[in-house]
Amino acid sequence: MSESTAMDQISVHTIARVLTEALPYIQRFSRKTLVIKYGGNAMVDEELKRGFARDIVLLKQVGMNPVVVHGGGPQIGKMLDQLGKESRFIDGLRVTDRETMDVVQMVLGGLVNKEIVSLINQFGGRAVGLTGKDGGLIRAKRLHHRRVKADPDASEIIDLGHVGEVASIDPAVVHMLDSGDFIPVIAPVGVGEDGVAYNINADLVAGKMASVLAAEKLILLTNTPGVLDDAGNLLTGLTAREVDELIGSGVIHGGMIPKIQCALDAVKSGVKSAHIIDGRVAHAVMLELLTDKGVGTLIRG
Ligand SMILES: Nc1ncnc2c1ncn2[C@@H]1O[C@H](COP(=O)(O)OP(=O)(O)O)[C@@H](O)[C@H]1O
Ligand SMILES: CC(=O)N[C@@H](CCC(=O)OP(=O)(O)O)C(=O)O
Repeated sequence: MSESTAMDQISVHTIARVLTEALPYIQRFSRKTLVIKYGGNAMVDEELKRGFARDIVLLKQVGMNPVVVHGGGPQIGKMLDQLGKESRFIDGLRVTDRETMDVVQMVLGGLVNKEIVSLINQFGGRAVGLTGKDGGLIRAKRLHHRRVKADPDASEIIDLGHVGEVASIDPAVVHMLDSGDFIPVIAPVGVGEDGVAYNINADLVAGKMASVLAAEKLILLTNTPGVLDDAGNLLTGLTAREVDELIGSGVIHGGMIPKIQCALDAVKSGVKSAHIIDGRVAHAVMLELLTDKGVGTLIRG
């Protein structure tokens, strides 16, 4: 057999094996809701973004209901920078004055949301972009943030401006899109009772969305291989107790704290599993859902 024929044989077998391996997962997740949070740090290059969009289209095509919640922190930062405005974070949350809120809405609801929608549609999907304002999807209230301090008695409530938390979610518009073969793509902007817009951390929105939709899985795509221990090794599975210990010892810190807490809240409220995975790996979503490999960190209740 010539070398190229042997290679062809190998790749044919590999393709056949991968497709066969995917079958039970396709059957298991068919008609199930999967909430996928696409973090701004995972949107690093055009090829990766296209790969993500193709994965979402494929999942929908084989009968699953992917719901995308996206971030865009670095993209907001870049726009603020261009406008000569400084980004300021407290405990991973952006301090959001009125002007910043306008930029947040422009970047999340405009640029980032429409880029993802457009990519999914280029690959044959039917994505519809939403902010929390559309169809009254995300009702928000002002977040009274308790600053993280080593001494709990010294902790204080601080004002972050137009930063919100989820007060409630009305999933009617998402159900309507799902049943109509559309893919909802949601920007984390909520609306207060007074009609005021609130900037909400995208992990928080994804976690609550997964709970309200009784999702099968919550997948959080970020820029690390998953949760790492103090020696930098990947922790493939974590329970609530282990998470508390890792936060207590400072191994889990910064932006990973709200992320993992949202994942825990989701599994505690009925989502079957939550995964923190590396969005910088090509087709990370498909690898997680359709192969035996399982990538990243699995959070159990
Ligand atoms: N134990 C840990 N394992 C992995 N990442 C951690 C850990 N503790 C803190 N982090 C930080 O959390 C970051 C991910 O959170 P964040 O920057 O908010 O992501 P995203 O923008 O994707 O929501 C990682 O890039 C890393 O710097
Ligand atoms: C309150 C708050 O911090 N909101 C975030 C919303 C975007 C986000 O969460 O984006 P990533 O997932 O890419 O980090 C922000 O303004 O950056």
